[in-house]
Amino acid sequence: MANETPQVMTIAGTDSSGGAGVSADLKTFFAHHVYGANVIVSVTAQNTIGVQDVQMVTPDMVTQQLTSVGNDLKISAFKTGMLGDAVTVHTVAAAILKQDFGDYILDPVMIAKGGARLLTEQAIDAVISDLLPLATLVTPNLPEAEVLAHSQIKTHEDVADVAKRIQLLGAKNVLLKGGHGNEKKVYDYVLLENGEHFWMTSQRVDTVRTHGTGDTISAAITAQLALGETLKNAIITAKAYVDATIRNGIYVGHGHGPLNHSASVIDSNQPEVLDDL
Ligand SMILES: Nc1ncnc2c1ncn2[C@@H]1O[C@H](COP(=O)(O)OP(=O)(O)OP(=O)(O)O)[C@@H](O)[C@H]1O
Ligand SMILES: Cc1ncc(CO)c(N)n1
Repeated sequence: MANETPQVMTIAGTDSSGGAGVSADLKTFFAHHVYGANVIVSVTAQNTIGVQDVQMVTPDMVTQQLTSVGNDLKISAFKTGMLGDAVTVHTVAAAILKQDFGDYILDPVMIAKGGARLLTEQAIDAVISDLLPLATLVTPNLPEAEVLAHSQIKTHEDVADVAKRIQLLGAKNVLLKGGHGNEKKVYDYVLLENGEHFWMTSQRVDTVRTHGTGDTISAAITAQLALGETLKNAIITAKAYVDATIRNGIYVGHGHGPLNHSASVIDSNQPEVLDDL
């Protein structure tokens, strides 16, 4: 088919308040002018204050959704977000091994901003064994990176060291997100397959309205890859987009409010990109 529209997919959970999970992914895909498919693995009763309930979708239904998408759409990049439990991780891994969905961005979602667990303890090993080796890029935040690497992060050197350890677990490329830091700037670190590494820094926006930042940056990278960007450019442009969605904040809910996904991708500030700090 000539000039087929770039098509991407998210495999994740829903957020009833519309700010995180599949909602954040689809809004991000839309903002990047790519077509987004969604495979739902869990339904959460959630708002900006916290997660009130979770219901997992059956493994058969997860497999069926992936087969339905694979049999019809031409997905060139996809991401996984909240996967919930080990059975779901195994199910997703088996399905994505069987079908070619292109570049895979693994967002190892573990805990929601309000503190609720979104991945069981047992599922962490399954993510490492089944999914990390399949991923083009893994995008842990600081606490997730500590869990994956079994190592604490206190300094910028620790960040680089932990990223290397995660790469040694089988991940080709690593984006270690710095949103959970406490400095005046946010520092995200990238380690690429060929050994190239760099920092992306931007001013930390003083706001609690950061629900779904991680989902948004991984979805934006997925979209940029489907649009033909190199991985490095996709990561830098995605960082600029998430920054714009935070800076141009909207006022919704009483807790960790959602982002402004209609913020312009083009007008966004580029992060400072540095080889070393
Ligand atoms: N207050 C902030 N100001 C500016 N940038 C931020 C802020 N918080 C997060 N970011 C950026 O947002 C992106 C996501 O980082 P973060 O570490 O918050 O991910 P996350 O914890 O996975 O998010 P979530 O769990 O809410 O989806 C990173 O690029 C980070 O630099
Ligand atoms: C469903 C879902 N996925 C991911 C996150 C993390 O932002 C969340 N809070 N909820």
